[in-house]
Amino acid sequence: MTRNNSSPQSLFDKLWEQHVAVPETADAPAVLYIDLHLVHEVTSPQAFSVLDEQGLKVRRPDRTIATLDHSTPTLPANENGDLPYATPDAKAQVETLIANCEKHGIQLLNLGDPRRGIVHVIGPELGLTQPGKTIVCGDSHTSTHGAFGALAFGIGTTEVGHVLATQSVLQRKPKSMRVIFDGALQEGVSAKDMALAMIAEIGADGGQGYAIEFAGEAVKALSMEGRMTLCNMSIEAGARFGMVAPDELTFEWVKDREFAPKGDSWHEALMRWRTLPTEDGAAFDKQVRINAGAIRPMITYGVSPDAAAPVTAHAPKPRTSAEQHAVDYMQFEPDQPFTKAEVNRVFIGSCTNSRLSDLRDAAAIMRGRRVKEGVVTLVVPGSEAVKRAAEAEGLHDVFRAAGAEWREPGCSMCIAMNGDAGAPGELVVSTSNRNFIGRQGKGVRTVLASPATAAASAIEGRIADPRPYVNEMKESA
Ligand SMILES: CC(C)[C@H](C(=O)O)[C@@H](O)C(=O)O
Ligand code: SF4
Repeated sequence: MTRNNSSPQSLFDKLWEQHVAVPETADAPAVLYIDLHLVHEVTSPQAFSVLDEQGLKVRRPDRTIATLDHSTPTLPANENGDLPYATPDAKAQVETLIANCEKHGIQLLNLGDPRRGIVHVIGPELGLTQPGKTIVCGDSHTSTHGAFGALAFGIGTTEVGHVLATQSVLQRKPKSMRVIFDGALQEGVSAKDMALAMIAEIGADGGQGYAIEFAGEAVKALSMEGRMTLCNMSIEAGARFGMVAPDELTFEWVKDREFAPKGDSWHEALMRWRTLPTEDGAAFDKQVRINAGAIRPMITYGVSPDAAAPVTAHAPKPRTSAEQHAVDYMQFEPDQPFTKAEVNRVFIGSCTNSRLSDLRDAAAIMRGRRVKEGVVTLVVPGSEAVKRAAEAEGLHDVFRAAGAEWREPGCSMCIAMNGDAGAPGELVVSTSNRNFIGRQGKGVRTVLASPATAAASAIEGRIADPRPYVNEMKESA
């Protein structure tokens, strides 16, 4: 493709341009080359079947890697070594992926592999996720990997088959949006709160048709884990792509990981990666500015992630029939302070908030305290590596001493496909990303929040502001 070399380019423009194999026309989308294809057990069986029916091979098994996460139990195997699968289907999905990977020579992070975990946790952890790459997965939260300055997006099952066969996807270039977070976050406020505040501001479809670049002082100041949390939730604003320009923090994070470039290749990669960030004056189709300093710990009170408000706020009056429907389901009466709502269950986990820093945030609040009697609290690390790291610091002991359950890695109650679910009518404070009706179990009312807010809520047995806990820690430090 030709372009005027003098016009400043955005990170997104560069990533796109570097991967177009065949340019887009009025009649046809562009063909994008894919550097990394991540696979899990839910969206791949059909794709492999199509491949087999057509007698096709996986084009680049070396650029494909699979993990088991959605359907895997988080309780250990029984004395016969049998895992407590929720359903025969869950077990079949796992077995099918194992068989497909074997057949096609794809590396699988199988049960028992010390590197297994949620697909969006293991990619970065293993250094597979790198700046400048195109990364796809049959999973909507693939935008997570954009935190490294990658062009990462979710694809459907048909496209999974297409990528397996051709290592490319057909895509029209989306419009570009920059979301700038000015200023610094307050104590007790995290990337999750930034994500929820943004979605509340632009709406659950505000990013539809856009690729979002997150920028500004508060984004620069985030850890890589925080950037992943933010990019993870782009799709909850309707944007399939979310990204952050890579910087020294990014490079430091990737360095020396299993699949990171080594030696001379590392230095070459660094040179390339340093050219990626958006140039001054690059054009965006839309720009949104958010004052990060004004963001409070956020919770959701509806059945869509944009029904989000500060934890200290009161439930709004419904204005539309959809909002009335949400009120009927969630049972937050208009004007009721959210912090009066009783909590039945707490879930700390998911590809949004199951990394070491998330678990540290939760443990800091739970340390030396007890979960409110009757509040079932599940802490589910995002990967085997997170689990080991957390245990090495004794976080599992903190959670257990507080009365929470420490589980095996996986998606767990984020989507309740593995049997971890709430009971009908229960109010669940969850660090995951979707509060859709029934997502965490039939009739379950989901309140999305940060790990700190979830931990504080577990302690108090009602929706709680984490800031008093955080302030107390600061004072006693
Ligand atoms: C199962 C999978 C297709 C789904 C997704 O695409 O996101 C799941 O991960 C989710 O979070 O809803
Ligand atoms: S943790 Fe939740 S959002 Fe993430 S991939 Fe699993 S089911 Fe999807």
